[in-house]
Amino acid sequence: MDVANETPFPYENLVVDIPDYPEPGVVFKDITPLIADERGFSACVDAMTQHFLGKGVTKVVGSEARGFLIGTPVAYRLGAGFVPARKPGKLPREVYTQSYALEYGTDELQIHKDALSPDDRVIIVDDLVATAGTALATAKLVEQSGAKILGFSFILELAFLNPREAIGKEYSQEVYSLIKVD
Ligand SMILES: O=P(O)(O)OC[C@H]1O[C@H](OP(=O)(O)OP(=O)(O)O)[C@H](O)[C@@H]1O
Ligand SMILES: Nc1ncnc2[nH]cnc12
Repeated sequence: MDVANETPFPYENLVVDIPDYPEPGVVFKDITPLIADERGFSACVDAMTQHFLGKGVTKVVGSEARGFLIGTPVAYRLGAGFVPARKPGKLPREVYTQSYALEYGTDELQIHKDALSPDDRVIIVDDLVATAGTALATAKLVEQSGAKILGFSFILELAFLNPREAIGKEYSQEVYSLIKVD
């Protein structure tokens, strides 16, 4: 399940470190310069997609909010649909709900119950994986709908927080990341 970028991603410098944000000791990885750069954004979407081309992906699931920014072009590129996993109270119809742990406290994500069917083959996409709490909550929502998870794809992986270990405890599917931060 271990899949990382085989070739260096030439736009790594467009992910900018913001020290001590949102709190002291945290380095925030700002992807907005990368997605604002026309060549960088397109190279990023192509690279994240390349790995799953031809694998029969029918739906991409991305979590609010940055997962929408990267998940929708990935879905378009794969010829798949996009399903948003949203914060509570945002989706208007019947939903599945999944709680997940944050560093302090808990949060929830929801998807529409009829957004996925057991015939769907899904990848879970986000800009960044840190503890993997968000990705695992999203995966649980996909499972509740009976759809099959083919893998996970991220721009950035904070490897020092061991997200692959966390995902690997529950899923054997491929985890792809474009940039690894040790
Ligand atoms: O692996 P984790 O520890 O769960 O962290 C990763 C998540 O954190 C960020 O989202 P955030 O919750 O900050 O929301 P945002 O997309 O609205 O900025 C990021 O976009 C991932 O979804
Ligand atoms: N260090 C970080 N930078 C940007 N987004 C994040 N989400 C969780 N941890 C993050």
